[in-house]
Amino acid sequence: MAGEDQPPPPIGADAVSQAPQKDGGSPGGRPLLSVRELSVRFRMSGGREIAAVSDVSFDLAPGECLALVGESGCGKSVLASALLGLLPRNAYVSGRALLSGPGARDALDLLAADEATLARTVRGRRVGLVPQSPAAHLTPVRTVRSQLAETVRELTGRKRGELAEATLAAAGRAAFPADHLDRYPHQLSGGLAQRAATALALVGDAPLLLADEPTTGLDRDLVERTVDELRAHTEDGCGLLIITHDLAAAERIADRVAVMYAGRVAELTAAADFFGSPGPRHPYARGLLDALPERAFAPIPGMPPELGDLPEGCAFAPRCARASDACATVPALTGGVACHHPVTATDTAQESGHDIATAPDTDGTPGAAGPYGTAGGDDADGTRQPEGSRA
Ligand SMILES: Nc1ncnc2c1ncn2[C@@H]1O[C@H](COP(=O)(O)OP(=O)(O)OP(=O)(O)O)[C@@H](O)[C@H]1O
Ligand code: NI
Repeated sequence: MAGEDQPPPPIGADAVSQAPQKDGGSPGGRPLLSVRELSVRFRMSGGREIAAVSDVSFDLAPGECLALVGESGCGKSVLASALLGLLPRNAYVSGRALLSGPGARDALDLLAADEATLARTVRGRRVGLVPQSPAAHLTPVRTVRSQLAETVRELTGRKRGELAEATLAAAGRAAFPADHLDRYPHQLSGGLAQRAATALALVGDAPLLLADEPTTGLDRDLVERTVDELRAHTEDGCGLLIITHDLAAAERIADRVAVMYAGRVAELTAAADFFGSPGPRHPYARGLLDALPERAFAPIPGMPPELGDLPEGCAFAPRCARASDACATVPALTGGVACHHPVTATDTAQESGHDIATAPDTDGTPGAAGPYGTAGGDDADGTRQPEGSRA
């Protein structure tokens, strides 16, 4: 997808590698973050291994917001922690996560960087993090004002005379009320602690922001305000990876959606297609959306598998109505979906009782070449051509 005068993306050009280009983006340019085959294994006592993240690949373009969604325990936070070198010692990480910089020489493989580099130049400066448990990340014995002021001084180099005002402005970006700045973390509600953590993460104006459940504990209007502020962060070309259970928040701000299941990306697609038409193509992703009260309100039967005891093949197969013998092998992410039997336009039409005369005859079997099938269903960027426009 690289433009003619641009170098190709550093690692492959495939379904994981491109975002819809928006104003301020760099059409066909280098991704800001290029993750390839990221896997994390936790080695436990007794030789047990937990496959928390498996073969995850995606790109994030400058100015893009990618929402990472999936049930509790599917590996979202571990993935974010791996990118920042924040995993415990029993975690074994493989793969690559190339973070681009202003110059070619500034590119850095986050997974290979040493602790000193991550601490001095990456965390807060090149990659901001809104942690999932803000209360645990705030220093308990210092007020929010003092923590925020120190972060502002460290990351922006503001002088003493400007610090008070800059601290106030930093709090305001995350809707943290000024009259609560002199409180200690234990005096904050969950939602306020969340906003304090968001304010801290935004200070450095890092080119990449990882936000892990940044809206937990917030009321709907604050959810919207918070995600809008995070989204605003991308207007200057910053990238935002938001991890969330809040699909409405994801729909509001994301350009693309990555659905994780049991440590793997099940689907990676344009948000407009995912939340609108044709909808998710992976049966799990579709189930996730259908479980919403405002949709079918139908939960996915069964439970996610233990990551320490994954079945062979597709981990979703035991819960999947579409599963067949083919699912004994792990499906690759092809055309944005990792499924041997992705949901097709025909299926969707049948479900809704419509007839679609224009759709090719697809049956969802591997290699089916329908508009939403595995072969030729997507352009490499996960965006879709209008029906009938494809050869
Ligand atoms: N330090 C650790 N040691 C062993 N296993 C771990 C460790 N941290 C996480 N895990 C396991 O890795 C898996 C993924 O955890 P993770 O926190 O990434 O889930 P998640 O998708 O963020 O869930 P949630 O939505 O609840 O935050 C889980 O099975 C979890 O138990
Ligand atoms: Ni998490």
